[in-house]
Amino acid sequence: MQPLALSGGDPSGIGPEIAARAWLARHQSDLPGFVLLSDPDFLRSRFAKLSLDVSLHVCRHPSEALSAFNGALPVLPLENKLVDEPGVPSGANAAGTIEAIDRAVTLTCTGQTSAVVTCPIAKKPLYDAGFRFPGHTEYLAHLASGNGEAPLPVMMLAGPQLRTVPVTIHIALSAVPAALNGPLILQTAHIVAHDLKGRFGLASPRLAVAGLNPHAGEQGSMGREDIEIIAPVIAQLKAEGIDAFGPLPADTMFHASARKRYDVALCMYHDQALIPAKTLGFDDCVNVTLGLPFIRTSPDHGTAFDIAAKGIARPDSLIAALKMADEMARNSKTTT
Ligand SMILES: NC(=O)C1=CN([C@@H]2O[C@H](COP(=O)(O)OP(=O)(O)OC[C@H]3O[C@@H](n4cnc5c(N)ncnc54)[C@H](O)[C@@H]3O)[C@@H](O)[C@H]2O)C=CC1
Ligand SMILES: NCC(=O)COP(=O)(O)O
Repeated sequence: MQPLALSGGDPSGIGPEIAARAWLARHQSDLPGFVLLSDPDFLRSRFAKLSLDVSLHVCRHPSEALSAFNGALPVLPLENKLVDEPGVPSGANAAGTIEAIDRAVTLTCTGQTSAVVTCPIAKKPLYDAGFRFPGHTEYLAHLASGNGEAPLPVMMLAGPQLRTVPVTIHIALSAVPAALNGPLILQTAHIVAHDLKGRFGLASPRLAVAGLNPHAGEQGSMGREDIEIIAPVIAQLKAEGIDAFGPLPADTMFHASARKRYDVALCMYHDQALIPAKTLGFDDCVNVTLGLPFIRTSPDHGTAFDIAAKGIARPDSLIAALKMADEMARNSKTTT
């Protein structure tokens, strides 16, 4: 097995701290080995601010990571240097932040690491520096495309109590109705059903599909997308033998007994999916990208600039993301 590739995320956020705290918890959490893509001088500066006693093993090659992991945090140095300004996102760090993602993907696509795990990035500072993708999810699909067509990346929030998928992702709420269409929902459902089988080992995943409107449209009196766009896709999925049902009113599909009926909830927009997932499991929920030719997970939370370098960031969601990536890599090995 190869190590996981962990990109450091926005250096001004809590990425470096949660990476260090995850490594410090490696024994009690039974953590798979990983290599952190970052700038060693920057990490030493941040760890000193946090009074974290973490030795680094600066790797020339990711193959050194697993043997070093027990004694030191393995770091693969970036070409770009990073500045240590906790809580203040800096355009000077944009190139290094993106380099870490790029290299994690390249290492994974060339078999030198087993999966990509990403610490959080803030979108706005990257946009200001010229980054033209809404987030990791869309950027990773671009990287996966080579020179061909980009795959459809599917965001899934996965926790012990609930998995949710937003069909539309990083777009304004006002743009959602126009962006929703049958082929997009169908393609998303196909990817979800395929990857829950191949990467999560579910033989016949059950998909609950949310409506868009209140009460799933109340038979068309509160909006017609549920009847005209979503219901025909569910009929098509059923005809293909996929265990899908809905459209369900979103306000009543996430309580405990409703959740027993499905393995994943297909939601129509970002907050419909992410609010229940993060509310039920902020510390153990994982953001997974489905539909890519490689595995990618991330903690469910963001950069948390408000607590950067304060010593109170919890590594739990990153630990869950590292463990899930490792499990997915092992599942994929047994099914390919
Ligand atoms: N995977 C990614 O790259 C993600 C990036 N983001 C980005 O993060 C930035 C900030 O987003 P927010 O909405 O403020 O969400 P956030 O998750 O960064 O913070 C929300 C609240 O939760 C707290 N929090 C978050 N993670 C924590 C942890 N591990 N331990 C203790 N407390 C924690 C924060 O201090 C804050 O009070 C945005 O620019 C957004 O784009 C947001 C979500 C995921
Ligand atoms: N709200 C989820 C989020 O922003 C994470 O997005 P991504 O960077 O993983 O695409």
